[in-house]
Amino acid sequence: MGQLVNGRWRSQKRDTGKTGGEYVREAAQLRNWITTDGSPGASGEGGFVAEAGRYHLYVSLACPWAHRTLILRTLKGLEPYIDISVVSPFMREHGWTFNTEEGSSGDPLYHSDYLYQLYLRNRDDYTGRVSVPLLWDKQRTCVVNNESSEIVRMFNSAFDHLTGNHEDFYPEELRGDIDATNAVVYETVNNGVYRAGFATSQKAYEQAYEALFCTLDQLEQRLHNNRYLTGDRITEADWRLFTTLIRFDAVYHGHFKCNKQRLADYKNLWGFTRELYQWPGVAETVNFFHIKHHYYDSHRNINPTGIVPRGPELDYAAPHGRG
Ligand SMILES: N[C@@H](CCC(=O)N[C@@H](CS)C(=O)NCC(=O)O)C(=O)O
Repeated sequence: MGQLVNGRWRSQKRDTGKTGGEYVREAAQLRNWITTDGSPGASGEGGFVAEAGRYHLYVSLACPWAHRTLILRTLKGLEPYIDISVVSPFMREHGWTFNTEEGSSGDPLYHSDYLYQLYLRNRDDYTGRVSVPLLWDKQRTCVVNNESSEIVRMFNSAFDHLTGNHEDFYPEELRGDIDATNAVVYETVNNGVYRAGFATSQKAYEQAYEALFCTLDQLEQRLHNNRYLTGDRITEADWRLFTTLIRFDAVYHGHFKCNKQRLADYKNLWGFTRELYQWPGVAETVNFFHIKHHYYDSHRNINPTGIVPRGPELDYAAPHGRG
């Protein structure tokens, strides 16, 4: 665990002292957009034209934020256009590594040992967190973006003219509903499990826990009436929820103390999770070895022995019954 400060790697513990034991996630800093014609996107600079083979995506298979980008890459048929590298599941004093003996694919572009070296290649005096996903431009040798919600949006449309895949996971007419759903799901579920797990005061933990299960109850009801979160059509909002749900019983329930009930105890959320898991191409993006070993081994402040639980035994491939 650590971060870059003025271009130097500093190994340090997460500091929740100033926030009363509450975990506060820092905003991502590198926010350029790939666009069809290279015009600037919603933030950052222009010049990042959608082209085959130009961009590289660095991910962790453990990370729910990186997982969103991997799923959109699959659903939008971007595999031949954007290649990927996977970091080791074990995040220790040097942060994410490319240790191939531990399950990383290595860094084929620069043979880096650590992910922070890519952040320094982009900017040698960088100060900030060194996180995945990281979208890299091989042509300009710089980072395009390190914010998953924006990478997902780029993948949804910027390459359509090349791939011929026009499936839209952020359709115009549903944007209001998708944005509103994302806001609640981000705050109380996606980031909510981290706020519960990384809290260092009882109060902060309980607040996160209550908010999380309150939202899960509401979503359970919503999925009773609708097949997907915003109706009968699957959207970005569903995929953003899915990456947390698929990790829920394996990690968040135990490791992050989100244990009011298991996901498998919710009829609709559990069926929904299985349906999305079984979506063509999606199961291949889910890696429970990386998921379980990352959390239980890397967060030694929460799990000092690093022992990774064997269970739970759940069948994500069982019929989902959502038809
Ligand atoms: N806002 C970022 C958050 C990404 C993030 O926090 N990734 C985690 C892995 S799950 C990470 O790399 N953390 C390392 C760190 O913050 O030092 C996004 O959604 O892309």
